[in-house]
Amino acid sequence: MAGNWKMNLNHLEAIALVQKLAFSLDEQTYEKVDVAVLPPFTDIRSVQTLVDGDKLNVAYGAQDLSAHDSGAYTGEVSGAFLAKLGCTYVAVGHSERRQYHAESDELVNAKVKAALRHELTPILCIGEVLDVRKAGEHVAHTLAQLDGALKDVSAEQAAKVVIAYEPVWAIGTGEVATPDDAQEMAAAIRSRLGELYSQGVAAGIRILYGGSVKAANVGPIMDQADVDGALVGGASLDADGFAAICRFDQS
Ligand SMILES: O=C(CO)COP(=O)(O)O
Repeated sequence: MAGNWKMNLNHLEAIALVQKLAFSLDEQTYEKVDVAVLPPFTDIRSVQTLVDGDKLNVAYGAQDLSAHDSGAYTGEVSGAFLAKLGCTYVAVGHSERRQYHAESDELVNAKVKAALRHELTPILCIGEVLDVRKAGEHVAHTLAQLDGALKDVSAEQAAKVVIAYEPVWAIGTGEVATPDDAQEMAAAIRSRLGELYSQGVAAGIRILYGGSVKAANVGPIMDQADVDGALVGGASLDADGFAAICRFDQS
């Protein structure tokens, strides 16, 4: 269960949220669920200090990284720096990056490789806009994004990637995909991973659903055979709400 905070919460607010979140989660939940937060870059050092100091069971990561490791790339953040800060995860190819920063499948592919180079787990985001779904092209479109993002990524590396299916029409709209929609795409993604790599690799890759997930709707989504978790935006900004999402099987 990963919380993508997007451009919300400064470093002081980050500390308060992670403290409260960790306090709200119990051993039973940690045994079943990997819990992660993806704060803005400027919060990560503070989150690291808190998580290390209090030995919290919450992993953390970033929302993006550079395709490059260092050099004259003003404003970019290297995967090497994120690894040094103890990040476990980094989101790659989020639809807001694709939409507002014109990130192509080629760039997303380079960023997946950059993350893997620095032993970060990429959370690779893919998914279709509403027009594509209305045209019935959502599976082909999303699988093409998957193929592009994983070009020249070996089976050994792919085994470390987390895939997040996030239909763009369900992000921040309150319009959650039905559990059947989530399962249809998660199954298609797993099947394509099986073709690209092997059934064994495909079975082990974690596939998340993202788009208007909250405590009230997470249960039936998590019941789907091929959905292993959720990438949560708005509802992860509230510690109690996100904790309830993380306890999906106990609520
Ligand atoms: O984009 C998302 C997570 O990356 C989903 O956002 P919401 O949960 O706010 O719809």
